[in-house]
Amino acid sequence: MTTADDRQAFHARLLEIGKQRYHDKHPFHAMLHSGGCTTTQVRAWVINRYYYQSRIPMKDAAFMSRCDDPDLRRAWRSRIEDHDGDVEEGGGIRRWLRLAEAVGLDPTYVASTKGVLPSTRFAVDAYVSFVREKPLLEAVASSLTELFAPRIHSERIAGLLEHYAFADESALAYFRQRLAEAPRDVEFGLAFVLDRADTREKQDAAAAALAFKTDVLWSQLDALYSAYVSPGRIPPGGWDGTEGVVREPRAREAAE
Ligand SMILES: O=C(O)c1cc(C(=O)O)c2c(n1)C(=O)C(=O)c1cc(C(=O)O)[nH]c1-2
Repeated sequence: MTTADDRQAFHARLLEIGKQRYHDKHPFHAMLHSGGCTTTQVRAWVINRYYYQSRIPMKDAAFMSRCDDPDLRRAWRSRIEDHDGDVEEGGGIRRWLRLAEAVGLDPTYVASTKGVLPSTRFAVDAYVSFVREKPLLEAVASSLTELFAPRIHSERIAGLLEHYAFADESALAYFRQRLAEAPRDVEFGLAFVLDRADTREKQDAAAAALAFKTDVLWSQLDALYSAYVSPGRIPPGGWDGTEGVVREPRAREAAE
């Protein structure tokens, strides 16, 4: 059994992993949030990040398929609802496609996931497999990067609004909504992990799961950087900078 001190030290250890390894430290984010990305780079981010978004509810469904505790399934299922929404309104996935439209991409092209970089696919698919296969404690721990997400979402809303004409409330609705959803998810996930990781071995496994997830996020930005920033080497199958482009990014005047 763990003591209160031990629980606190474990919590601090998890936070330290975010401090050292979360993808807010990646240079691509600094470029994006400070207005340093070209239209092509923003579009590449929207196309590739869609793949992550689209797989999140699939990994949550994989998680739920393994829970024999109805209380746990009940607590978890809102994650799927957040992303898939209902028929009329849609959820996070549809909000992400509004961002795609705002940057001049055909949402059908983005939703096809054609042009997603191979490394993005590998990283995201590895996350889904991890959650499908690992013990539930590690599966939940891997979602705890969301502890660090609200800050990056707030910075992104402010940075994109300031620096890019396409950015308005409709285009950024995805992030606004996550600010309300993520803290609820993470409160549950964190309590679950702190409660269940009651041996040193389990704490190590949970910390490793969180570190693995930071790798999943970091790898996606490395893939983008290598293909569209430097050295600018787009791998076979990666978006060529033109496919799916249907118009200029929306101008702010037109959106108002
Ligand atoms: O923009 C981001 O940096 C970011 C990061 C993360 C994350 O830390 O995993 C998520 C999200 N966004 C997000 O929007 C989201 O819905 C989400 C779900 C999950 C998860 O692991 O279940 N992470 C994240």
